Amino acid sequence: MTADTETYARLAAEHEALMQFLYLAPVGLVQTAADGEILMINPVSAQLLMPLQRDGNLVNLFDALAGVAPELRHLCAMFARPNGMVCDGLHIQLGGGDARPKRGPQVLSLTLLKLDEARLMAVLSDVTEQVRRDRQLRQNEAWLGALLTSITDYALVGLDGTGRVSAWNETIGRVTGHGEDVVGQPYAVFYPEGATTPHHADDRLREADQNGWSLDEGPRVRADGSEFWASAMISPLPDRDPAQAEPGETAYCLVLRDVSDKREAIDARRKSLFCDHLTGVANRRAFFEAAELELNRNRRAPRPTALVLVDADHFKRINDRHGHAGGDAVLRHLGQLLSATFRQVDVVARVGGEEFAVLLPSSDLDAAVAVAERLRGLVASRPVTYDGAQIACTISAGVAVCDGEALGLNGLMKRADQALYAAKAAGRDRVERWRPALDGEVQR
Ligand SMILES: Nc1nc2c(ncn2[C@@H]2O[C@H](COP(=O)(O)OP(=O)(O)OP(=O)(O)O)[C@@H](O)[C@H]2O)c(=O)[nH]1
Repeated sequence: MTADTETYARLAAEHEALMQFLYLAPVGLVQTAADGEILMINPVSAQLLMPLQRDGNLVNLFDALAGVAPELRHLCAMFARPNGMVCDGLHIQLGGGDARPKRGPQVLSLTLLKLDEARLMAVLSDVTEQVRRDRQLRQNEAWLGALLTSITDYALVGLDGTGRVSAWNETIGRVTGHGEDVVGQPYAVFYPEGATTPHHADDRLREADQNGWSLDEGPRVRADGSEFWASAMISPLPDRDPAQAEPGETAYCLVLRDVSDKREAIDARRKSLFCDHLTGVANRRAFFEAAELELNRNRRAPRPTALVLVDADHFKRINDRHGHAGGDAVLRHLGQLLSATFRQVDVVARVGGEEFAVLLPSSDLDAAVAVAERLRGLVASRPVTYDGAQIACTISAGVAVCDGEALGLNGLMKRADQALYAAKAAGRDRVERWRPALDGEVQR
């Protein structure tokens, strides 16, 4: 054997061993070209990705994941370095949780490496169980934080059985600036306008009844109107039955902590997990988690919850005319208009390439249609300026409501989608509400 044939045989054996390793690796591995075209895929990846591709034809990784990780193509396009990590452990939520009520929705973790200008390597794994445990851990961490807090940065507020402040003390004054006049007011007085609804406030009390405590985090407002970022824990007093408490008699304890200084760290972590990279609104995972939670609450205390699905019209034409970057500018613009139009308590998310979803708690069909209509008008009247050009854009929207029915998130999504389809079919730049006649119509 010559030295050359020996080297060749050794390289061939190494290559074979590497292929064997890729093939048998316990995680999903996909090698693609720069445009996402699949060059090599191992069985674990095929198993994870196949359900996403309706025709079972796995040709392009970006296309296969377009419906659930629309930002991927953009992330790669933005990655300027010749090689390196494009994203590390990006969580991709598949569908809602309805189909798997006990286990929750399936979540994949994706790490994408740029090997060189022509090749990418994706590492995929199923992290559903880990995500469920993380969520539990986050709650526990926040709870411990509330217990271990220093003694000067919290307000200790007594609430009666209906959630009204039952007495004033110094800690309330120190953290919120409220005086005795706060007594008798619903605890929503500590929330900025639009950050809660009476139903939500009530839910927190019911959650505390059931679990022994209820914790959330978000903006709060002081008596002078200034806002701060707070962690708030409500727990029922141990020997008191809130339903039997007299009005004004303390039945719950609310611990309100000013955590404004930690907000940056909290925000950064949340952003990396729950934010759509391109538009800054919530991503699919955040949307489905929040929607599941809201519809579960809805089951316990029925009230209307509306869903608006928004889709940019003829978006392909915008891309064709102004390039992908022009299309991205339009998507960012839409994200801003959506965030500015809906309430803080509404969940605005990008759930597909040019598709957004908004969940409106405690909102009936008419109210949701009115806001969607306002958004439609705004978008139509405000073209995007990009690279010296004005890009006109319109949207279509479908609106549905879950009001005391056992619809589930998938059922609600389906109805909103049928209404959106009707809006597209009726000529676009329209808002359509779901009606029974649309049932059975094709879903897009
Ligand atoms: N710029 C940009 N385009 C995207 C992104 N995600 C998906 N798209 C594009 O969005 C377009 C969606 O096109 P279609 O689903 O055919 O729909 P449409 O052209 O908007 O037409 P209608 O929805 O029927 O009004 C495709 O061309 C996708 O490539 C993205 O993140 N950025």
